Amino acid sequence: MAPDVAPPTRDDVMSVLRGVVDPELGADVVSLGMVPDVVVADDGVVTVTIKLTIGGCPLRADIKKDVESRLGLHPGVADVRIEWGEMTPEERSNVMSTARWIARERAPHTAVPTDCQVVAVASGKGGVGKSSVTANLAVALAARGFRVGVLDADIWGFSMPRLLGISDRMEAERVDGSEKPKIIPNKKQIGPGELEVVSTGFLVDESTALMWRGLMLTKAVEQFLSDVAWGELDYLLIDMPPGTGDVQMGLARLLPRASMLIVTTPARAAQKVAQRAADMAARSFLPVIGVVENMSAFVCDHGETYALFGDGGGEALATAIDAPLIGQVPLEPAVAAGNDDGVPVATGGDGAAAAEFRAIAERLATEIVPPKTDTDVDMAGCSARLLDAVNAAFDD
Ligand SMILES: Nc1ncnc2c1ncn2[C@@H]1O[C@H](COP(=O)(O)OP(=O)(O)OP(=O)(O)O)[C@@H](O)[C@H]1O
Repeated sequence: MAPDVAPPTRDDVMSVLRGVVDPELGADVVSLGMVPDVVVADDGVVTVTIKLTIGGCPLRADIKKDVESRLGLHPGVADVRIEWGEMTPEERSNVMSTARWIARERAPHTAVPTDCQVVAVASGKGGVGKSSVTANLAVALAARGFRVGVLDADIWGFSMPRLLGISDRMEAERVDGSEKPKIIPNKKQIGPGELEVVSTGFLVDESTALMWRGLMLTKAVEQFLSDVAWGELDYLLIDMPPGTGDVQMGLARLLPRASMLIVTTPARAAQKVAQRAADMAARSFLPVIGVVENMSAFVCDHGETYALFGDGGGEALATAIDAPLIGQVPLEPAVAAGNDDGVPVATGGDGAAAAEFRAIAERLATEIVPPKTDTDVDMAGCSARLLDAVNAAFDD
């Protein structure tokens, strides 16, 4: 039976649907381009087509309930029908860009300079050489003349003080009339460039650090992001704690403009674990810029190659998550020795591992995450159309 009141127009329906927010993507379904079609019949039956990012999206039931209850309240709507569709890979990647952009817009203010490239170095589990990769890339980038911040977010398992050979206590002081004292990073000159390093290791010794376990963890990372008097930086490398827990998600929320570099070993088992880090990156909309395989084949003095930890793990992970394999650092005693001496091998070493670290830094600086220029607008590839849509949503 036709309703007494005239059915809504298509525009009416669309504006009601702007109230339906995809909880995971953090924006409404219209702005996200999830509603390609709305048909309103003369009898007041409204048929809405909704495209999900993936067919089996777990939020489908929530979205359905929300659409039905909102439209059901609208005068002139006799019934609501939903037809489900699935996005094409291109549509999905557009939606992810939009969600990433929204997350950036809504992120809380941090003290990290807005014009520096933030790269979080992550792995699914400990011991794969994540900290070694962070330290070596930091010195290799600084040796090219960049100002490189290093944030040791491995709060209780910190290793940057030892790896970078810095032991000074960090001071806190009022900077530029700031209300609260700010943490002053420890600095180290590397050739024409400079490192600025922040680590709990500069606040406590290794035995005290254990007491922090679980306690102030997320808070400590938050403080490192908001209360540090960073200088001008071209890069900020974050040594992430191993795993994919709260601290990682917290960091992603606080610094959604970070991109992620994933470290794995040639072992297939490590590759599966590292994939979890990639999944976490995807859930928090952080783009994965590449995979570094560490502890790749060891080459002995006689030139024989030994794949001690197997092979193919880096390549397999890169293929699985559709990111480039940007380097394979061999297992080499010089890497461990450099770590122990506080002089990362990439500082001036002449072996294959040092050369590979420098090559990865070069790829990052020239191709993958070149330093930002003043005119760069960091929109993560958002198309103008999607930006308009999102802006319109914010205006509403
Ligand atoms: N390419 C390499 N060749 C030889 N030794 C290496 C190499 N990479 C790392 N190591 C050694 O392996 C050990 C683990 O490395 P590292 O501490 O960087 O791993 P991690 O993933 O950061 O671990 P954690 O998450 O526990 O901090 C260290 O003793 C380090 O010196």
